Amino acid sequence: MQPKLVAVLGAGAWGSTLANLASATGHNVRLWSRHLECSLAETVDGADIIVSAISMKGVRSVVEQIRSLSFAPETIFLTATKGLEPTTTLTPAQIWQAAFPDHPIVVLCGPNLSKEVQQGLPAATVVASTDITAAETVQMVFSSNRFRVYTNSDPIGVELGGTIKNVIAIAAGVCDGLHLGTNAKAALVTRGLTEIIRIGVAWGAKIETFYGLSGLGDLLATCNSPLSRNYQVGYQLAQGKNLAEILERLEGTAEGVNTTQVLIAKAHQQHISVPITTQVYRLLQAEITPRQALEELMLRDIKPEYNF
Ligand SMILES: NC(=O)C1=CN([C@@H]2O[C@H](COP(=O)(O)OP(=O)(O)OC[C@H]3O[C@@H](n4cnc5c(N)ncnc54)[C@H](O)[C@@H]3O)[C@@H](O)[C@H]2O)C=CC1
Ligand SMILES: O=C(CO)COP(=O)(O)O
Repeated sequence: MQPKLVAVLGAGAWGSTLANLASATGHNVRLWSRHLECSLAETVDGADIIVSAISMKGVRSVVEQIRSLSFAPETIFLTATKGLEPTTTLTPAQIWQAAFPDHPIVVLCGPNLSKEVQQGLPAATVVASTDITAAETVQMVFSSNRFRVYTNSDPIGVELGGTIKNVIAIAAGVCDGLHLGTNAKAALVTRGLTEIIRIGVAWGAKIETFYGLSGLGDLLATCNSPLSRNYQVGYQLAQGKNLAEILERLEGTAEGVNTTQVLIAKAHQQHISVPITTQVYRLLQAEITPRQALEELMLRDIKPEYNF
């Protein structure tokens, strides 16, 4: 494959890591951050692949800044953000697709704690698009003997798996912070997956996608690692710290905090049952303590085990 020109927008933990991965496989990489001198227009000029690793709160403004520029029709937009836009409830890929309707949009999601990937530890991920040729191009650019990239044709499923698991990761942090044990954690993660599937399928994703790397895979990584910022938020809430204090000291972005709010609003509108997300929401709002959240989950009506 000829070296591609890859423009990475967002030089935070994940953008820098993705830039290093593409550079390590021999591609030409430009990295943009709003804090650096380089202009956004110059960064994306002539790029074959434009990678967005901007946190959710900045996606719309970056899209608006580049939507009037002209791009070759084959330019691929790759989004790696895991979040939902509060005002519209759109996913990042849906925002990029609406701005660039004639371009291939690819989603990258998986169990990819950036610190481990930066250290060169082995990892795998998924690139998903309705344009499978574009997904295969991205696969070629990022694949290496340390980073195994799979393609998938269900972008909404891949994106929602990576996004909604952040809410369950907060709950998992609470579970560990309260020292509730391995049985409790297994129950939480399993019922968390059921909740992710229930929401995801209602929003148009394929059920089987959630059993893959971007669903179960990312859920296991973030619910079990202190490297996960979302897990850290939950863990520290369980230790009695308040949310503002936690977020002020947190290194990077915990998207699950915003995602919880958006999910609650949308799930209520659509009458989707989201018991774990509801308790995470009430905890983040400081309406209940971690122990009360646990009680609420344990004392729900008993029922058959529906797995979606
Ligand atoms: N760090 C990780 O392990 C992984 C993170 N992600 C996702 O990638 C996204 C970014 O995460 P991190 O790099 O960890 O966060 P970060 O906080 O380290 O970096 C966020 C980046 O977004 C930029 N940004 C924020 N608001 C902006 C605005 N209004 N305009 C322009 N740029 C803006 C920041 O300047 C920074 O470059 C998140 O959605 C996260 O869920 C996905 C996989 C792994
Ligand atoms: O999404 C991630 C790993 O796949 C990173 O998780 P956090 O955003 O919780 O750190």
